Amino acid sequence: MADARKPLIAGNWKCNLNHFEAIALVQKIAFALPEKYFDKVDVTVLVPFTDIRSVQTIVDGDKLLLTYGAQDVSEHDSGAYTGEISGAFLEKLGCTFVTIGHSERRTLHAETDEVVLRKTKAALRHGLTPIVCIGEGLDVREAGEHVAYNVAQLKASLAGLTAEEVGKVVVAYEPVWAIGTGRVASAQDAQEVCGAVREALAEIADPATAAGVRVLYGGSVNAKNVAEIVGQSDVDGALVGGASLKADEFAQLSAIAAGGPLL
Ligand SMILES: O=C[C@H](O)COP(=O)(O)O
Repeated sequence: MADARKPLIAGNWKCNLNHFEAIALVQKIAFALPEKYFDKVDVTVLVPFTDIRSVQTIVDGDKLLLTYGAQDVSEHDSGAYTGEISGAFLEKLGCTFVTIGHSERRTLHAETDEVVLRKTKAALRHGLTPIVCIGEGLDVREAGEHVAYNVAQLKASLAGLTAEEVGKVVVAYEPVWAIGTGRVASAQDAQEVCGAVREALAEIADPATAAGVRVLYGGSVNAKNVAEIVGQSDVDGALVGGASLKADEFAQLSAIAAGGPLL
């Protein structure tokens, strides 16, 4: 992790917690993670759409330093798109981040790189920071083609963005075989792909822009393994699934990413 890039810990709640449970978890995280840590780490929770208003109320009311966001956004701003959620709505609710192209969306909802690109543009139109997810399956990893696969996925997902737009994106590398499996990539595995991502960002935009983009690792991150992962030079934080649902563990791993465990 380079000094210029503040680490980001993003908790992806996935399809968990109703709005009552969301309030309770945010309050517990805020209680467990003292404000001083926020000088050195950005912490966000990516919650179900139905939780956003409740989380906003707690964050604003108690002036919490953590931010919140969504797990998906429509490529459309408004219109006859039943079930879709516009970036304009997320902006109005004070969201900061939105994940785009999570492997569960790519796999279960057939989201292609082209869809991911359109959603990324929609997020940027509304001042949201897209966390663009990429990652290879086990077959690609075992074939030794993971670097080329991720670089190709990244380039297709950001195709045609200006350097300024690329500079506003966060990239999350999540090997699909490490998600929810307890099988975490080694820190070296994470660095190999995150380093290649940064080189690709320099080609897509320019080296100065690439040097400022935060690249996260995701896949079975917890309080025990986060230090080694975020200690890699091109890994600037983590996209955390299961461990983000446990307030104490999420607070602890956020504190570790800030440079020191909770006392
Ligand atoms: O978005 C988060 C990832 O899918 C990782 O999930 P996990 O930490 O439960 O493996």
